[in-house]
Amino acid sequence: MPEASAHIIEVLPIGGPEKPLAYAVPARLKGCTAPGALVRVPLLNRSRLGLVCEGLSEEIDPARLKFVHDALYDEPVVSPDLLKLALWLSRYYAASLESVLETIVPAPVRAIMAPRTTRLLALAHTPTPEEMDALVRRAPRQADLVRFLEQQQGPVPRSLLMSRLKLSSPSCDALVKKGLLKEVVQEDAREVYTDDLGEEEALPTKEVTLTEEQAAALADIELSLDANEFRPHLIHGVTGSGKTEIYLRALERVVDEGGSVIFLVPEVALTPQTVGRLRSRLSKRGERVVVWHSHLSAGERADGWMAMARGEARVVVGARSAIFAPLKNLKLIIVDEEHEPAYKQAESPRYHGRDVAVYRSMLCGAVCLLGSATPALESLYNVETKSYRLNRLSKRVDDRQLPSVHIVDMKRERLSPQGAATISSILADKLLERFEKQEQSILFLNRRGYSTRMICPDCSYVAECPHCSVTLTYHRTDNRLKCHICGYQERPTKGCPKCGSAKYRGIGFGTQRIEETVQKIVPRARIMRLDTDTMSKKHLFRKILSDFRTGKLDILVGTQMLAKGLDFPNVTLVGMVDADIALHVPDFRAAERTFQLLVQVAGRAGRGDKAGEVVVQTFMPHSPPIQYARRADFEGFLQEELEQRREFHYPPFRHLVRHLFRGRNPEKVAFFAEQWSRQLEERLEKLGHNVEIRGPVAAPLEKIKDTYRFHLWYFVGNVSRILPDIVALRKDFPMDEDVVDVLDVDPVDLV
Ligand SMILES: Nc1ncnc2c1ncn2[C@@H]1O[C@H](COP(=O)(O)OP(=O)(O)OP(=O)(O)O)[C@@H](O)[C@H]1O
Ligand SMILES: [Zn+2]
Ligand SMILES: [Zn+2]
Repeated sequence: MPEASAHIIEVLPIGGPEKPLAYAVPARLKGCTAPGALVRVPLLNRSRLGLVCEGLSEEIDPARLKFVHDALYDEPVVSPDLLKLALWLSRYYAASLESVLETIVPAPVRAIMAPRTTRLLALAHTPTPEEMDALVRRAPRQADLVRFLEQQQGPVPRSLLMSRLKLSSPSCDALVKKGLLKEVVQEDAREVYTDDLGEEEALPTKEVTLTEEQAAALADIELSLDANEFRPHLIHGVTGSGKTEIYLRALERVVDEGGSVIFLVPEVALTPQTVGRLRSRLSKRGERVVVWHSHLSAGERADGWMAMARGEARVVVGARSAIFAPLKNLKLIIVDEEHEPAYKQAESPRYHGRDVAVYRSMLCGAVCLLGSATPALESLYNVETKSYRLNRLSKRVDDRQLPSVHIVDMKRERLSPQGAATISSILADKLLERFEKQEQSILFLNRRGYSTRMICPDCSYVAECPHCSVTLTYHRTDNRLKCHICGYQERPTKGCPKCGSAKYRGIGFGTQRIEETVQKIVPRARIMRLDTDTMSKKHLFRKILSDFRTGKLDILVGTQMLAKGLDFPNVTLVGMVDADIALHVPDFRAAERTFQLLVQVAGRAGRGDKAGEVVVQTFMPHSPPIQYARRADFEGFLQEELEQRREFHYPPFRHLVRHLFRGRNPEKVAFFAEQWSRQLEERLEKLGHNVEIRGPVAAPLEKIKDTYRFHLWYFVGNVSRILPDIVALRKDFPMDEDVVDVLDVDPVDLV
């Protein structure tokens, strides 16, 4: 029984009742239970993980308290700002505190209870030239390993070596037997190595002199850094204006002054160049960069995280979840390509990485840099309403010109001798011309596969997914019809499955078909396709990019993932094969996305000494986003689009909350959505809340994997003021157990 003088703490159990509970600390754990520490506590006859939080809310009788079982680490690992961030996140995004804490403290960190042992390998001695020769001849992979270890400072975990260098366990053993390597077994090997094994291309960094605009932006950012307080900056700079250079300079300065930095990119695998530049700058300073992405092993994840929590690493670069990095003395958060929808998490907690970045900067008093050539309307609006500082870069570095843009009206092209052309004659001519001049081209099409659908002209049968409300896409490479939503596949039948007609065929085109067509136009060109079908092979993806960079390829055909921040100086032609795809998506951001995509895609051309050209194929040449993008008229687009949004109460003027109901029985789902919406409307009115409710209606993607989906939209002025009431009402609403509902605040996925 704890004594009255016993040390008492408050613990937030993960997966518990979502409020802090008091526990007594046994003498042996004193000093390990400061706020932010991870502990195990008894709760409902189970031992649960919990987070120690600050302060006691009420008077507690120590005699009734249970003891903390154990502490996971001997120091607090979750900083006070992260704890506050967790509470805010859970409230703002209507997510359980459990899911938030599980996001903030990654699984391998939560799991460590005992010191782990790790097997490491190190060179036993420096190999003699004879030994190396013999190895190179008989076992070239083993020779690679020896060379690799020669470049490392010390022992490296065996598992890591095997995965990075593609070695089997017997080949490691063989080297140990030969006496070339020695094995070291280490308890708690965290300190022994950095994961800086140079996976990204090491990019030579040339010293550059900042342009006038870059210098002015950096000076402004430095003022904010000097002020040492929360200040968001929006860096709106045209493609190739040198935004990354500004991020890196600000980052170097903060690191030199002992602060830490989070650098967010939409996806690490797609931004090897940025990561490479960052690494080569910081390794000169002997700084460790933690690279945070989804392919990390549990060990790497725990190591990187603990290095940050202990203050051994001060810089992290990563995708959205890196925003929860447990860095100390956080002074700067950078969000590159801040308009990217990839920053929004699709599962609970459904947070937006950029918005969390701004909030965390506020909690830490840090400077926040949001950068883009095509900022989100929300961010531009915040410049006016929340006084973000705006730094404009209107020119490309080295006085390079922005590319010239040709719009091709595909309605006319259809009549050309080429028939139902996928590639217009203008684009075909330009592709040939580039090939002859030994310059490179990129073609974008945001649709993978070969043809988009199989139809029968006789009975109008269309091949659809049996589980989803979408048509199947034909993939020629493996002769399959595939569902891009659920992955269902089938072999196409010869004739129409309904009437047997032999005219059953594929129409429309995806990246596979474009690749084939372009090969016919430029037969001698070396062409590669880059889309999620090739992406699944990670090394192939890297190889294609590096082959393209070194000139081993002439033309790349890819989906829009290619558009993210790639910098290839020899690319002088970019083609948008079908600019209309994003326009047809049922999304109030359709125009914004189309505009952003066109500008970003065009931005890949003419980044070297030679001028660039862009060809945009469209059936809607006069639609505003296409016209504004052609003239690179950002202001014009912004004004027109904002007017529309204001009129229809869309963001940035209101926040949207999407309330999705789903279940196997469509009538039931619709019924409960209807019931709920009636009740909600009535109650919100009584509470005096001003919320506009639209729906329920069937979602544009009505069926996914045999599940039917209906949704409601709430148009909300202030999320934090209204959402808690909606969540509370929802708790009291008797829902059928076959129906699941999901609240998504500030959604980016509307289908
Ligand atoms: N002041 C400078 N002088 C010369 N070259 C520069 C300068 N600043 C940046 N560069 C180079 O110009 C290229 C484009 O710069 P950077 O990638 O930073 O642009 P960006 O604005 O981030 O581009 P995007 O938004 O299109 O990805 C890079 O190769 C970079 O090394
Ligand atoms: Zn038919
Ligand atoms: Zn499907």
